[in-house]
Amino acid sequence: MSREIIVAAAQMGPIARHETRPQVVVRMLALLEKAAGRGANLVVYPELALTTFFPRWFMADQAEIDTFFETEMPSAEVAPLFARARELGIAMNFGYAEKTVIDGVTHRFNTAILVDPEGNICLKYHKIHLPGHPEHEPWRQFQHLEKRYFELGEASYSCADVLGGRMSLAICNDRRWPETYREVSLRGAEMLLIGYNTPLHYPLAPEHDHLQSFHNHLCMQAGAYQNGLWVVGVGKAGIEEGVAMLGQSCIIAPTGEIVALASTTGDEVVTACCDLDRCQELRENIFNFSKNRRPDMYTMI
Ligand SMILES: C[C@@H](NC(N)=O)C(=O)O
Repeated sequence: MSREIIVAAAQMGPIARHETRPQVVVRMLALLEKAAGRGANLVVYPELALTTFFPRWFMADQAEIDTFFETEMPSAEVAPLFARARELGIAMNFGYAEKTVIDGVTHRFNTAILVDPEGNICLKYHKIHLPGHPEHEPWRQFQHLEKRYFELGEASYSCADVLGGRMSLAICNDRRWPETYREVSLRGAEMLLIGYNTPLHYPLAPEHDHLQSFHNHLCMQAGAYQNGLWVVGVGKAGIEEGVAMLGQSCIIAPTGEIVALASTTGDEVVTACCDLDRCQELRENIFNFSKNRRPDMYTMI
């Protein structure tokens, strides 16, 4: 099998609170068709792709909160996306709010899945770095209540072998942590798929607001280069329910170079031909882990 795959970053513009799952799926299908027209083998959508970024609102009523969660995947509403991707033979990654019962206990996770070209979910990940706060903080322009609505993921990163390569998943805030990239690369990942929802305004340090797009690319480019893997970062962008969200979705080569970049804050597909063998350019040279890495010296981690 060829080690070149065509990857599509399917950025999504704002999703209004009143938009239904079928309406969102229609948009995702349009992005899928566009990606297919460009020969894509893999389509990457944002975090919480099926709804608006609901942690911006405080809700006390669990029934209301649960309207944003999926209890099965694919649900009847998302099934058309799975069916069309399978027909086209395209793998895909997207995020959603997952409500699941394990051993009789209900759990809610911020989840990402990887679906193989045959339509099977071959990798599932529950976000482990949950940003924000658990209680209502009315002084903020908008809330970031991920710590209220989701549990911390219970398992570390893992990988799946798809399209002749080794893929891994992370979600939004995970991309800011160097440990994310190192963990997945030590597990052999050649490509890391990251959906995000990032407001331009950060209430705790508004003096950094103008740096959002810089920090977005800084961490993903550094993560790609320092670990010799492809990184695909895909945002939900634009003014969503009055909140400006970062776009700048991109595909980053193992050299740290951005090879495809969204230029709008709406629904947009950008593609790149990604040769997974390029990971070796880094891993056999400057970042040859087995030869040059010194884990015995990194005693603080
Ligand atoms: C603010 C936070 N958002 C997120 N959805 O995890 C981030 O971009 O780090």
